[in-house]
Amino acid sequence: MQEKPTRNQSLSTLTLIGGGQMGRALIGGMLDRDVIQENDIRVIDPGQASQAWWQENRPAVAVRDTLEAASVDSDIVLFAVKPYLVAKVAKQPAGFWDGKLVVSIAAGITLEKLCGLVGHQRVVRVMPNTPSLVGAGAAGFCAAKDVLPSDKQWIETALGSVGLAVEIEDSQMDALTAVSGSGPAYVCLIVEAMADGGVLAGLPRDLALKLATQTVLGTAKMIAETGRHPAELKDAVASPAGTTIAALQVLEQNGLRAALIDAVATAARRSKELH
Ligand SMILES: NC(=O)C1=CN([C@@H]2O[C@H](COP(=O)(O)OP(=O)(O)OC[C@H]3O[C@@H](n4cnc5c(N)ncnc54)[C@H](O)[C@@H]3O)[C@@H](O)[C@H]2O)C=CC1
Ligand SMILES: O=C(O)[C@@H]1CCC=N1
Repeated sequence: MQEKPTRNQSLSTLTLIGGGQMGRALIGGMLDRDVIQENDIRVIDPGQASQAWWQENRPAVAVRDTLEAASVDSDIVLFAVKPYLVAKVAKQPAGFWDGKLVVSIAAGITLEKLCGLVGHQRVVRVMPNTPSLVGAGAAGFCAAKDVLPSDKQWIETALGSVGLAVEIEDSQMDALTAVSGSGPAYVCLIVEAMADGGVLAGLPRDLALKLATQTVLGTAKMIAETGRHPAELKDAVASPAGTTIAALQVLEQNGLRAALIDAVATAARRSKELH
């Protein structure tokens, strides 16, 4: 997962359309791992704040306001604008997207819709997540009919360089979005709340946050590396009449488990609404 990938020479230039949070996390992670070079990237983004971020943090990346202000001669185009803007951005003169590998990370925009918008089927739909920035992402992707084996290899290398990459069916994308695409937000909420509890119990804020963060990090690592079921690892923490079982009772009484299941199901439904 963390191995330095070999660079694909035939797919080396990329235009990122929408240089916001997710575009930065994904491209930032790939740049840090040498999958792509700053000089080979162009960002299209009219937002002042985004432009300032790229100029400050990735100064060799060319940034333009609009597609019209740039010559899009790159091998890969990555749509990373909000879902409602994808159709608007993709609407270009006939043949504009021909000869390019088109990749979209927009939630809810299906492969079929993307192919219709760009007028060909060399299209990959990806759902990444923000931990890509630190090389610990989880992404799902699905490819349309005319995606070349070398395109797929590039996608696997690029996503694999910033975390886990799994190929799935387009029909599974809403569910994956709800678990791993949106998931970092749920985990951040849990970490924040655990830290609040620590403060309530008397710890200084920074120490409580550090402990909560490391606990989530360590537990995720333990689940991934031991392959043991989370229920078994949970039971191993809970001593008879101890502190943990008392806390677990409160979490069950307050419906944490049901709330999380419901949250994921609701996010999947919301993703479907964006189709
Ligand atoms: N934030 C996340 O955790 C994830 C987001 N996504 C998807 O990534 C996409 C982008 O989301 P974020 O990065 O969170 O949003 P964002 O709001 O941070 O970034 C969107 C960027 O698009 C720019 N933009 C607006 N109009 C534009 C135009 N006409 N042409 C080019 N750029 C334009 C904005 O200035 C902004 O910088 C969405 O479709 C979202 O569904 C997917 C996975 C995770
Ligand atoms: O909230 C959203 O719609 C996007 C998709 C997954 C994470 N953020």
